[in-house]
Amino acid sequence: MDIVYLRDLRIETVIGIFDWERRIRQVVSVDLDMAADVARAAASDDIADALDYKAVAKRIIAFVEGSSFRLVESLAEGIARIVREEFGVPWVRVSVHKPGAIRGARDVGVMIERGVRG
Ligand SMILES: Nc1nc2c(c(=O)[nH]1)N=C([C@H](O)[C@@H](O)CO)CN2
Repeated sequence: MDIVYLRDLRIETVIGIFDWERRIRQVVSVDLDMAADVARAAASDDIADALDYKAVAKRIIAFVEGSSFRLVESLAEGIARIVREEFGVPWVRVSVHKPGAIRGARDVGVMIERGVRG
């Protein structure tokens, strides 16, 4: 199976377990790896045959901007569900990064895989 991917999609949202985090918006960064058979799109050279990463990005931005989860785990699960159910992706890896959340670390977050890669 081939992969269509997105890297470092930065989105502002309410995220975090602490009271101060419920009152502000923070930047999260999302990476997606989506299983897709790209052979048909490659042969036709037509976006209609492709998993449109711009359409995916637009939907994920809307979802994340409108969400207010406490845990990055919950946010990642919601993103995985949308990618699979709305875009027909059989397998997805979702990483949600929360840059600067921990002093001394560039980045913390979670990576989940859902579905069957094939
Ligand atoms: N496994 C997780 N651990 C922590 C999370 C999280 O979402 N998942 N969140 C926090 C805080 O919100 C942190 O990001 C801010 O200090 C701590 N641990």
